[in-house]
Amino acid sequence: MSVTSIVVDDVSKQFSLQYHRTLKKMIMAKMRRQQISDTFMALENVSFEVPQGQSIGLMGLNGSGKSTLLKLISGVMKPDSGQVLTRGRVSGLIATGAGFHQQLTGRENIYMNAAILGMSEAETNEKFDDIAAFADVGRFLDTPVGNYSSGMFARLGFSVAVHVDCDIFVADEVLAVGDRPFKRKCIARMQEIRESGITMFYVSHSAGSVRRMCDRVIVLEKGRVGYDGPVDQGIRYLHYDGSDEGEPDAEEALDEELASDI
Ligand SMILES: Nc1ncnc2c1ncn2[C@@H]1O[C@H](COP(=O)(O)OP(=O)(O)OP(=O)(O)O)[C@@H](O)[C@H]1O
Repeated sequence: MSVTSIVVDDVSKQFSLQYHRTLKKMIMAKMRRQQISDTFMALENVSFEVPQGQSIGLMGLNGSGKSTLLKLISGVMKPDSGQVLTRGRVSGLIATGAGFHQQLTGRENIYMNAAILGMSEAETNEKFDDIAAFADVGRFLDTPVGNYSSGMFARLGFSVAVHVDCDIFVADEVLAVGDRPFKRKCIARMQEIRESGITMFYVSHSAGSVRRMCDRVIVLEKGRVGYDGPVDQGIRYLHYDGSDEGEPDAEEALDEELASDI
């Protein structure tokens, strides 16, 4: 029998939207009896279970709640109601460069980021060369990351995340920033992660990489689960507005090509 890796049970998350940025504007609005804030449901009654080793593609339109759900699974945010249970160590990349310190060098940031992800100094020492080789930022390794390009920043973050021994790997749009050779390397590495029996929770807008890498698709729609099931049907489901039915669009074709030439 398979072991359950992630349980998301009737989870809701609400954010408040502040309409006024300063206290003065807020007081003025209150005096005029205008609304000063509003609440917004980013996730609403979301439930599903993931067996250990399954690879999920989390898809949906911008603002549908994907990143919020990922933050709940990785534990950086708590749900307002319901519960999220995870088994084992969670690693991954939530926002590229999150936890990086601008004034520290790439090398120093690798150590700091690895520590945040739960790696000991000895473990980081052991894996350092692999991490640096994967990030491949060359001589920039010993310069402050504040001077890195956004792609280099992403490479460093991804490189640390994929070298942590974990049971659940979460990744948010990792393939969006890197150049083509790096994307190729990321897909190959994520396939290794998948094959090693680690549960993968992967946010993506690209049908090609989800097809290539996932066993199941969950589609969020305005904070609710709109679809949960096989990959091909999930990708077809995403074309529900009818605007791009039929042939895959150019982006998807490119994406398929990228996924197939790994
Ligand atoms: N801290 C916050 N405070 C207020 N609103 C928030 C906060 N974080 C997210 N939101 C809102 O919650 C909604 C869901 O955001 P989320 O980032 O989870 O969407 P997403 O599906 O990952 O979108 P994208 O595809 O654009 O990355 C959005 O409308 C966003 O503006």
